[in-house]
Amino acid sequence: MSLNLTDITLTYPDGDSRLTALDNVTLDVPKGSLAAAIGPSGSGKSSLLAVAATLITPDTGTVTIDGLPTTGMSRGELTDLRRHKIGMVFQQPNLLPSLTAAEQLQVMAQLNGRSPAKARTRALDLLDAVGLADLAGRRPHQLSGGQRQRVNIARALMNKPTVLLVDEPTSALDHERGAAIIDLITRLTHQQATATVLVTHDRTHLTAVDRIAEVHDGRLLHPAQS
Ligand SMILES: Nc1ncnc2c1ncn2[C@@H]1O[C@H](COP(=O)(O)OP(=O)(O)OP(=O)(O)O)[C@@H](O)[C@H]1O
Repeated sequence: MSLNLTDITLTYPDGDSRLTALDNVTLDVPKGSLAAAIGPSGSGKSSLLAVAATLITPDTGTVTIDGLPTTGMSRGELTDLRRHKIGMVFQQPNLLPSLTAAEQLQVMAQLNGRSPAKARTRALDLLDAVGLADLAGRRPHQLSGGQRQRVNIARALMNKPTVLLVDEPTSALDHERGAAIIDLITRLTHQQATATVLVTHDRTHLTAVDRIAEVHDGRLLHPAQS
């Protein structure tokens, strides 16, 4: 299945009126495919990601994850859905300073009730997939910025999410490391069969992504095509 945003409109309070952050946005991202949402500051990219993550409820429209429409779900149901079906990668890795790379990942799976042994196996497999097999025992301060972001990406995949949402993952990295991170996210999207949305303001990295959706003033100018 996939991620489907259908006719999404989102407004925020703005003095006496309301500001339209997303204006009738429709975006379908199949499993195993990556849509890059690109646009200038304030165009609505973060709002799009927050709606897709079910962290903000839109004024109108439907978010469907893995075939499940989220409209009308209770807060508890949404928390459960996020925990099992959505992986998120933010600009800054926000790793726990006292945990090793493997432990950062294991914690995620154990919170979801997976056995420690299975969690360890998946953590080591994912660290291998992001090129950090040899650094599983390192703590965040013993890793470079790019390596920390790789741990962050592996952590988001721990619970085998349907949907992977990635917010400006290269903002703290130089060009070369940034390009490597986008390549990695593209490869993992195919390998782990996630429906991935990557938000960025920088199109220089976007040579290999499946589709580009341009966000301008809350509208998708070029809706992503298959
Ligand atoms: N909580 C809020 N309350 C009111 N207005 C908001 C709120 N969050 C965002 N906005 C406004 O909504 C619009 C879209 O913001 P959003 O953060 O989605 O843009 P963005 O494309 O992610 O920007 P950036 O690239 O700078 O992060 C902007 O005009 C912003 O000022």
